Amino acid sequence: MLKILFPYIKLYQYYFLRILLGMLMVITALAASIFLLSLSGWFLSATAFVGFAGLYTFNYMLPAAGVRGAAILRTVARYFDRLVNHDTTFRILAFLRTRAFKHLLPLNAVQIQRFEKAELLNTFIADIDNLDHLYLRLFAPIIGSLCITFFIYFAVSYFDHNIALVITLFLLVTILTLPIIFYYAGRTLGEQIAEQKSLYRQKLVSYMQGQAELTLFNAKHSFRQSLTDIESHWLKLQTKQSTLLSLSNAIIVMIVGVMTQIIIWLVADGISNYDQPIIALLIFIGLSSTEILSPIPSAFLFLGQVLSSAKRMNNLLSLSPVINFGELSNTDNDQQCEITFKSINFSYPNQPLIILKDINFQIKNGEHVALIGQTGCGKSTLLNLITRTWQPTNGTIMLNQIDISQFSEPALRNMMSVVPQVIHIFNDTLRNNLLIGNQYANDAQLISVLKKVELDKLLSTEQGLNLWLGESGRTLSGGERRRIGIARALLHNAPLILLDEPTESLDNQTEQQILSIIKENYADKTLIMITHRLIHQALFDCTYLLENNTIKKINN
Ligand SMILES: Nc1ncnc2c1ncn2[C@@H]1O[C@H](COP(=O)(O)OP(=O)(O)OP(=O)(O)O)[C@@H](O)[C@H]1O
Repeated sequence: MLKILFPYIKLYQYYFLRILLGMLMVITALAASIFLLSLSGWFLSATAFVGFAGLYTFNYMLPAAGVRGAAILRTVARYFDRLVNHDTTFRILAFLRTRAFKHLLPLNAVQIQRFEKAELLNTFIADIDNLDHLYLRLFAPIIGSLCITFFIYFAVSYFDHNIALVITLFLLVTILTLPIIFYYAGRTLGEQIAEQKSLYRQKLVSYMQGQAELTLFNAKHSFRQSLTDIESHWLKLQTKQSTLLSLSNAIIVMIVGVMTQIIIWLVADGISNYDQPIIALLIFIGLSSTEILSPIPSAFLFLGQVLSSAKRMNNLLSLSPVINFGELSNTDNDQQCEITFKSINFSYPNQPLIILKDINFQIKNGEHVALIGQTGCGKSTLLNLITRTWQPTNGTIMLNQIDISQFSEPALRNMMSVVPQVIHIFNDTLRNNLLIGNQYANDAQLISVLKKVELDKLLSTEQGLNLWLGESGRTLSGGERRRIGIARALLHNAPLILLDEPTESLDNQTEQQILSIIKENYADKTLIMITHRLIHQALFDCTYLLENNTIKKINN
């Protein structure tokens, strides 16, 4: 168990001072609470016993001030306990999310394909959230209650050593045994709840995304029903967990009850010679132990959930990138780009089909190349080898006579602009959607690029560059989306541009416009464009045909 949780416990070293302060607040709040209850008990019984006779002799002020002081201290400590500990937890969670995301980015497509999209979403949201139990619900209450147990021992020993021993023994045995019992009682339930929660989230995402297909195949109702089934199973499991929680509270009340009975017996008349108010004080100390014990079993009840989330996170964090980038960050001629393919072979991992076989060709700097071939022959795959989305099975790709694997990732990204088949538009402003091409571009550059791709009509509204493009660029036509893709590539201004069918499914006029924008703006850059349309060949210096896993040059 510790092995699974260790990576997260290790993170606490970065927040040591905050955790220390948070623990201090937990201990202060608990101590103030016990002090308040026992002092109140003593005060009430002392005033009752002195009666009217003590009206002028009994000092009411001091204990009353003590009670008020303890109440204020408890409230303040509780407030800061919540503030500091929740703030620390949020910081740890934010750190974990950033770390998980940074870890995910360098993984290649095949490693990410292992996870369903919603599974990753679940890991980022629910699993990381579950890990907050670890500190807030587990470590903080356990450490707090152990410290207070020793504090009670020393405080009660001042009056009676036997009673101090009884209270300490009861508290320690409860703190050390109940968690184990409730961990085992709730482990499977916790795991099942985490599993159902993740399954529900995955199904819900599929349900939302697949509305069109589900409606088309008349499967909406049955899919919705399967979602409801998971939900009701999940609710049943949660009910069981709540029952266990109630049981743990009942056991705590019973333990404290038995302990209080023993204390009453020890301080009873004839066995001890205490004043009645002291008797009340000792009994109230015993009763107040409920406060220390009640969070303990519930913490362990949720441990199963925390563990299964931690396992999923560990699974993700244990993946190391298959494609490793080199150290090379700058070259003398990073404003030009010549590409050489040397004996490249490629098959997708775990797939029997050979996609590319012994590919050898060279594209000179500034050359414009059309790449043609039948559907599924491997054209996109070839571009993906240049971007290093995939790694050749063997052979070498060189950029400016340097092996592509020697470039650092930023250096490689700086050398090329890619316009994919599907342009992703983020639910954001026009400005932010363009800045993806070059985060340092100013508004004047963005406007000039929009003019180049003939999208300046988008600037005609009051919002200008702040125009909201909506979910997946709903407000844009197919042609406009492609133009945004080209605008991003223009802003990126790299010496190599890779275009994957940029005019696919566009009408003739838009297609011609887009092609002329590309030709005009990339006149001096190296360009590879995948196309199905042979009429485009005239626009290029040469054409390569990909056929039977190999490539051959066709003169235009
Ligand atoms: N991630 C993948 N895993 C396994 N096989 C894949 C993967 N991506 C593509 N393929 C297969 O590799 C082959 C080449 O695909 P690729 O997308 O490169 O073809 P293409 O020539 O670009 O096709 P199109 O013109 O239709 O875009 C196809 O048979 C395809 O099914």
